[in-house]
Amino acid sequence: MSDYILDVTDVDKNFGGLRALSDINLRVKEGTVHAIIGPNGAGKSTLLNVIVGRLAPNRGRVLLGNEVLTGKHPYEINQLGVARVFQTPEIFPDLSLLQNVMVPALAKRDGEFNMSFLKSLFSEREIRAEAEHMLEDVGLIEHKEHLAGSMSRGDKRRLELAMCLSQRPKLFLLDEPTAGMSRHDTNRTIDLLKRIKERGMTKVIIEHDMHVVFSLADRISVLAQGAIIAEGTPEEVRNNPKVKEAYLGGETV
Ligand SMILES: Nc1ncnc2c1ncn2[C@@H]1O[C@H](COP(=O)(O)OP(=O)(O)OP(=O)(O)O)[C@@H](O)[C@H]1O
Repeated sequence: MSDYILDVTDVDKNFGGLRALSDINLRVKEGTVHAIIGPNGAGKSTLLNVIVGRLAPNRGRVLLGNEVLTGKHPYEINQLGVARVFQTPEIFPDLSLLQNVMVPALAKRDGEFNMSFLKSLFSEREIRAEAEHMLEDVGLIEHKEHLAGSMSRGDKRRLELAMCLSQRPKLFLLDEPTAGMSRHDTNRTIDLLKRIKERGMTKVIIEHDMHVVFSLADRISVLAQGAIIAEGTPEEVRNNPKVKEAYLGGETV
């Protein structure tokens, strides 16, 4: 087996006459953090949507380890170990924080085990203890009985992180995890993501905030107009003239 957990090969995605992704090749090593950056409209979210099965590519293939993801439904890809946090947190506003974190773990248990005697091995009590552990990890344990809908935007995003972590994904995809956060909340989230990194969880992160990217990423791919124009370590990317050009008039790298 290759040491790449994610392997995207020759992917194209068209929306009518618009080619949103063109000949994308992306390999991510197990245990690393890989950032995807690029100007607005470059195709970053489209690429993530292709990986998680929300969009079917017109050409190309996506592998998770040796498993082909292309053609599978989003829930099947999730069951195989791919979790994702969205730009707008997808939480259950009318449930408590604790219940929110328990839902994906219960769904995973019920998806994996069809025999009731095995189900009982993974009791609700264990799932609750694990959920409390996750809430502690993201700094929300003291709010565990609060309704998720009543929390601040930054807290909702941390809650969504806890929901994804409770699934123990092989691959964790983060679409602008600090968007709309204050600098204080952004720094707390960076610390949290660094702690997750220490556990060896592979992450692909889309981010506009270069402070976040350079704090976390082992490697960076740069997308511009649907194509990868550069790939390398943060230092290599920072010094790449093509990258500077793609960002001209926009944010500086
Ligand atoms: N469902 C869709 N239908 C038609 N065009 C789309 C669709 N989704 C995205 N596009 C177009 O595809 C291109 C890439 O969009 P995408 O959202 O992937 O870019 P992005 O890099 O994530 O941008 P941003 O940083 O602004 O979120 C854009 O031109 C966008 O308008």
